[in-house]
Amino acid sequence: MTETPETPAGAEQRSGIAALAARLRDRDEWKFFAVLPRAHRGLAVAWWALILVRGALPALFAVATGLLVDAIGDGASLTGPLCAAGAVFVLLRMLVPLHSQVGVALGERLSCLLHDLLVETTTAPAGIAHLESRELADELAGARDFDQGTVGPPMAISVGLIAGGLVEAAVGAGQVIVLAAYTWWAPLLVGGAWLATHWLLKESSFWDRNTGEVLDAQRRSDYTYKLAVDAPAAKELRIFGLGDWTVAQFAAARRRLVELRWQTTRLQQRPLRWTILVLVAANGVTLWSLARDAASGAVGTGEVVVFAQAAVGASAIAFGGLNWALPPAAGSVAAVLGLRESMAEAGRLGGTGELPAGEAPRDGIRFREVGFSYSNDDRPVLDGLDLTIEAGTSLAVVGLNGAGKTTLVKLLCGLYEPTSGTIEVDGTALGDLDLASWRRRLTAVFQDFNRYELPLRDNVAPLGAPDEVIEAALADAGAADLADLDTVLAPGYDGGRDLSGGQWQRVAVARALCAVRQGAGVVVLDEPTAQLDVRGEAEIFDRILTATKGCTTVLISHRFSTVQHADRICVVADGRVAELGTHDELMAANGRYRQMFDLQASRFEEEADGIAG
Ligand SMILES: Nc1ncnc2c1ncn2[C@@H]1O[C@H](COP(=O)(O)OP(=O)(O)OP(=O)(O)O)[C@@H](O)[C@H]1O
Repeated sequence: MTETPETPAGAEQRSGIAALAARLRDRDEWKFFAVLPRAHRGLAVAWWALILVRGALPALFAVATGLLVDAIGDGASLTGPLCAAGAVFVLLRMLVPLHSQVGVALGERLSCLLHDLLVETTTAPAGIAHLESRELADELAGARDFDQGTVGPPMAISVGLIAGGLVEAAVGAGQVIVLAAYTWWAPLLVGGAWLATHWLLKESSFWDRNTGEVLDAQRRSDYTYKLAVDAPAAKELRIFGLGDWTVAQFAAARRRLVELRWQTTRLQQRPLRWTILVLVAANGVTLWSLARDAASGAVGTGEVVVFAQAAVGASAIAFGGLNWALPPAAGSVAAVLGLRESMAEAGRLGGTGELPAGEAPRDGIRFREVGFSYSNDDRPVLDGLDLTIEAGTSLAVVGLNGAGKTTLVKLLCGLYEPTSGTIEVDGTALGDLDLASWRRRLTAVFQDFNRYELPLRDNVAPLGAPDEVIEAALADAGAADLADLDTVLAPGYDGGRDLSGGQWQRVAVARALCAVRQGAGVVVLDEPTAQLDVRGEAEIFDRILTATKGCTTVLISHRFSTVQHADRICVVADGRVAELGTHDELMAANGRYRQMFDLQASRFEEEADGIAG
């Protein structure tokens, strides 16, 4: 069989259709309707079915009343038409609450699905840059509106409103079809006029919620709300008398949001005049024609009743609920789906390594000419940093605030990639290692460690460990008698309690030490004792050193009493290693380290004298 070659016109038509389909798929509305079955297939089918049935019923009701009028005129039995009209009427009323329940249930499931997708989206990337980008934070704030309802109704309500809008449209379409039985031009004229309102009033429903002004107002309102309700913020708000300020800021931001929406969504005068003109003309001509035909007897009384109802009922097609409800809901869905890609991209790490980390490092870790800038700030934080950390040794990193110490260990943890240079583990670039296996080798106590609202047991071993390992780790961290392992570390739970800053820090240290007991060989400690008292600091640091013996440890600390215990110390300044050596070597070198050490020692002595005196 020979294939007939496609004509250029045919190919053009096909590519035109493909482009149209692609444009349609790109529309937020399409994405909204496409995602409904993913939220719940059965409810989505019921939701659509009810839209169609409720849309058809008013047309059936018009026909039934027409039959009734005819039956009265003809003196025929009224039972059939009355039963039909009654049944349609009862259905019309009954389906409304049923549909609204289905809509709410579907909306809630859609909310759950969108939340799942958002949480997956934010946690999936290997890096963390996607959570620090301002643009993505804005998108995230916009996407979350399906739940927060800051600028539109929440999803459970939106789905009901959208259903209402679709039912209206279906009702209008049904009536237009009935009108076709009168004459061919009436449905075109009346249906066309009501459809035209969508075009004429289009601008009235358009609210671009993603403008800088809207997002700023939303960010400010979210922030001040958190300030008002978060317990940690409550202290300062009261001490500094910021309560009224917070209320005023919050109220102003919320009012601004309402204003912005109102300004852009109110009906505009000129299109409104045109709209009224078109509608009066189309309906006037149709009803006038119907009246004339009724007067001449060309159309019977029953038909007049049906067609007049149909002409009036066609108005349901008009611009209305759907135009107000669909864009924000569809925008949220599209934003959630869109974020998946943009966050994955921003949080992706270039290295696609698959080499298992095994027991690395056996030899050591090498920072080779490492340069780094954050994606939201061009200034280099690290600039040609060269550093070797021998396996099984401890290295303390010191430097002024903002010198790049935390950045250095974040790079080591593979949370970002160097902008230039490489980090090597036993001679293999970190990017070539399988990141998950490298992270299993690592453990860390960050300055802003997490305080999980979970039992103590899970705070120490979030992924689980035998109780004796957890207890040993707690003992290593000097927190043996802190609480029962089942105690939830948050006051809002049954039997739950909060801890002091220093106690929390011991829990965070225990978490890292528990990981060491489970096989982690690289330990990052970023100010692990910052919140401990002097006695606690000395004691815990000895314990940490014992517990991490044999590990490769990187310790960041501003406390020189702690730092001097490390095998080697490096001073980071201007994005590079400015000094490197043991405590004694650096003291002898009489450089920056010595300056900082002496300054702290003299302060300490002054304080000690003050206390003694
Ligand atoms: N996520 C980020 N996005 C943009 N810039 C950042 C980010 N984190 C840190 N920086 C900037 O990078 C520089 C180094 O920060 P880093 O936290 O590494 O310093 P540090 O030496 O650990 O400081 P400190 O002693 O105060 O903890 C600072 O100027 C800081 O403002």
